[in-house]
Amino acid sequence: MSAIEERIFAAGMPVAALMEKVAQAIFKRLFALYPRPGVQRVGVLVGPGHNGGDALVVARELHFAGYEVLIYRPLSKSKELTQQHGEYVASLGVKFFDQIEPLLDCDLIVDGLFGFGLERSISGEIAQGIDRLNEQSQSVISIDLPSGLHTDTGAVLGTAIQANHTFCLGLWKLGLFHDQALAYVGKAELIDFDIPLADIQAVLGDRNPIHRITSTVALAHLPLPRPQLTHKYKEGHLLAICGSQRYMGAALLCGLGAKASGVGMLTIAVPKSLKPYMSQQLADALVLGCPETASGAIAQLPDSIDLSSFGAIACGCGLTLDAMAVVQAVLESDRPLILDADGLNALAQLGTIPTLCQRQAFTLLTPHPGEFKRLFPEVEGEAEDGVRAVRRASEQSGAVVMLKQARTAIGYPDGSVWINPESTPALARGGSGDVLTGLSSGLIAQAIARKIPLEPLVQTAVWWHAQSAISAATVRTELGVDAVTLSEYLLTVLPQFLRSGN
Ligand SMILES: NC(=O)C1=CN([C@@H]2O[C@H](COP(=O)(O)OP(=O)(O)OC[C@H]3O[C@@H](n4cnc5c(N)ncnc54)[C@H](O)[C@@H]3O)[C@@H](O)[C@H]2O)[C@@H](O)CC1
Ligand SMILES: [K+]
Repeated sequence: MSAIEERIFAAGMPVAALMEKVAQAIFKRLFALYPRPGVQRVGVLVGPGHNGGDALVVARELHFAGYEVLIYRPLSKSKELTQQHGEYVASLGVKFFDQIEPLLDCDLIVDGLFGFGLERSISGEIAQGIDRLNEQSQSVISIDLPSGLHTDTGAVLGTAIQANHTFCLGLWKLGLFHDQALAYVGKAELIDFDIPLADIQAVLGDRNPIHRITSTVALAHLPLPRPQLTHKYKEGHLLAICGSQRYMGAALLCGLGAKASGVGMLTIAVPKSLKPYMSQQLADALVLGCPETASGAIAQLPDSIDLSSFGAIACGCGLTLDAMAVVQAVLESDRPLILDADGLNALAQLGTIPTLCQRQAFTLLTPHPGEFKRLFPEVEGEAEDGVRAVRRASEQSGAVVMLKQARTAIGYPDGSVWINPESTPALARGGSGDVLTGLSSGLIAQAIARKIPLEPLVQTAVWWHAQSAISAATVRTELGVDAVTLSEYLLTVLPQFLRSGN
């Protein structure tokens, strides 16, 4: 962002003019969201840099619009432009304080303490002021990012403002999409200020590698509409290897996810004692009963099976590690493979990187953070930077790596990373991962049959899964989104987006 900004300034845009333009856009949005007289007193937090400068321009406009404005400016020294705006705002009679207390009972707080220039931990009186403010209940709007968050990693440097709303300026700051930032960001919104595309390209080049999964992106890759002239095998054939006597439900949930994907043909391989149960629950799937171990896991695939007859294979939901031999067999096959749960744990035991280096075909791994650590113990920094971690894991292994967390990130072997910005804690529930595995695998099987690229379907699956949960939660609350319900909402949510043209 600073490099892009430098180019804009070098081309002749005055710094003050850009600040004015940005801050006017912020003010407009604020004014629309928090009109008078519902909101009367606005506290504005002003830091020493240009984030503080933005805040002062907003303060000035709020003052002229008739709000009562109080300013907290803890540091008296500031950048020149910020200083000038401060002098003018003070000349209008707006009150400045170096303590937070007078602002605590304001109706609304605008946070312009620090933006992307925060370079060290916040400490001392400013940190105490932020903590006091976080105990209050009024709405807080952060300019660019909540003060205290690292712009790239979202790490909390000392302490940070807990905002209800973050107006991110110009381009999304990566830190806002990290799990550790979620408790601080609130609702994030981009404030556009016409950054020339040429400047973005000049700085980021073709490596512009981090993307957000939007509804437009996700829907563009759905294998819809179907051609008139088709048949079931042309719409994908998925083999899902899953389940054990211990984890019967996981197999069913994977099947329900696959079914919702619309895959033309679904074959489910389960331990033979589960076959009657699965056949009854999933009338439309072909259920294969496999020889089983004494513990009730799949011992091996049936001798009659020909793996090459399937478009893709999903393996892992509810398997247990006793099914190790099966995981090894599918890893050795030349079929596109989606591994989850114990499929991942088995892979970790076999040695992730050396095993995957033997594979030529597409592989998707769908770990949660615990499984991720077992798979890629050598990728450091996972805790504070999931984006970097999935990128490295994917580059090293050649697999597509979907790290399931509050904001799921997908790493691709070419170094690109896709983040799903919208999700819900309703998904923090046993079984939702099995549904996602089935859904992703079913979509991938269809893409293979259609000969369309597989990789984008992973984004589609993550988005679709999250949107179903959001939709289910609005009807049933976050407590009402069990995995079976989630699988049912997969199909009700889609028409809403398709109808609205996203
Ligand atoms: N991206 C853009 O193109 C634009 C950016 N603008 C704003 O400019 C901001 C960036 O401005 P700056 O680069 O001036 O940076 P900031 O406003 O984020 O703050 C940097 C200042 O804070 C001080 N500082 C850093 N860490 C500190 C700490 N822990 N304790 C005390 N002081 C600390 C630094 O010494 C420096 O003076 C953006 O976040 C945005 O709000 C807008 O004004 C205009 C357009
Ligand atoms: K801020």
